[in-house]
Amino acid sequence: MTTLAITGGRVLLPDATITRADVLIDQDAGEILQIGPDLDGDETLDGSDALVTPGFVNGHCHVAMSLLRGYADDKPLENWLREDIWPAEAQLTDEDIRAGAELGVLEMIKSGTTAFADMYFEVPEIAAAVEEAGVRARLGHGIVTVAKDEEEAREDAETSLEIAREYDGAADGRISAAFMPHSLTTVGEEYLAEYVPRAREAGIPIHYHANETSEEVTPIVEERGVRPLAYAAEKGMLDSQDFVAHGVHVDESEIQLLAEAGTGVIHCPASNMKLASGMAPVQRMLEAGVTVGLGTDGAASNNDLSMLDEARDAAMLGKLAAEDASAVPAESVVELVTRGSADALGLESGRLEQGAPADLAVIDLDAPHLTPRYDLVSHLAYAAAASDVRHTVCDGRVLMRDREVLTLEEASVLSRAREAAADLRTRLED
Ligand SMILES: CSC[C@H]1O[C@@H](n2cnc3c(O)ncnc32)[C@H](O)[C@@H]1O
Ligand SMILES: [Zn+2]
Repeated sequence: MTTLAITGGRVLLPDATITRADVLIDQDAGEILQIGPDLDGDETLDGSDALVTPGFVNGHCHVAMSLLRGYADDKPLENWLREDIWPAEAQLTDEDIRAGAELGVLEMIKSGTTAFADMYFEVPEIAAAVEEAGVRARLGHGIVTVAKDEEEAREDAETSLEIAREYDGAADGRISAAFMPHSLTTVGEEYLAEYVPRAREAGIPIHYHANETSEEVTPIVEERGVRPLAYAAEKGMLDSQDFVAHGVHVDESEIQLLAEAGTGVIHCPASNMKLASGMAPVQRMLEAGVTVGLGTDGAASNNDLSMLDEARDAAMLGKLAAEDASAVPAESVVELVTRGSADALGLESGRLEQGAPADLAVIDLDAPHLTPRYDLVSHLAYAAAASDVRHTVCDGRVLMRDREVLTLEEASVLSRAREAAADLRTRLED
């Protein structure tokens, strides 16, 4: 057995307490062996003056959209997608998607994220980036059937099923999969009726955007006479394996449906603020027992992939939404960004305890904005930044040591992304 020890630090435990301890990892099994004093490993990471936390889990992303960061801003969702993003995405090559995915995964590793869920197209390119970088991901091909003829629409839905079957368990189990209709308004009812049961039979979870904007809720209520998540339930899309992105405009009946079904909600506060989509009732969902996690959405609507930023945004926006400063407190957002997202995605990570996956981040505390240190959970929620992450470990493997990413060549990832973006811009201007 090969072991890795993280020594001299403080460790964030599942009950949100922090203890001075070392962490010993079985690198072959990719699991935590022990948390306690004076542990030695074959390899050591310095944890002094640092906090060891579970690796952050980004519950909803379009990682390759990192290539479109700053391409179009300051518009609401519909206009942003239809006027700017979808025309740009129509021009993306497989190489662009690989370059965008590597750029995004690099940013994730540098900010302590060890797992993410991703909806996009050309999934093999994204899977290749995940495999190479050493992170964990639940991947899926996003289906859009509106404005497509039947043949194209079916092909999209078939691809989503095939990709999910092919990639579930890939990269030594670090990749899992889901069936991913884009949303309840962009995928026709006939396709949901046919393909959702097929995904269910194959045991594949379902992930989709839901109740993101009021413009998306109104037509469903008008045409079908039910709220969107009641429609989703009718279509068999609210299961304990499933997770939806956003859940901004959910009413009490939908919160109850989510809680009873055990369907996860991935809250994306930065994207919701930037697109002015609204404020999700996060405190209410938590009180009702809904499994809530956090996600960045794509870097084109955020505009970064830092889960520490997302945690802070979730706390701030959650208080504003509830008009209550005690809502969505520090301890809650730290849980959302770790175990909440992991549970929603059906991953075992998100907790530091014996036998758990060795997915973790080591946060350097030696910084002016982390001084003094009354409460490290408060610092994680409100003050720590992506650049404070010193080491990142996933599945027992060191992905970043002393701020140097070991699995991706940072300079070439950046230059490939810059080149791909410049070429894309030229193509879009022609
Ligand atoms: C069909 S692949 C996924 C699809 O989703 C688009 N997208 C990015 N951000 C959002 C968002 O906040 N709501 C809905 N759709 C979004 C992305 O551009 C891809 O086309
Ligand atoms: Zn999204």
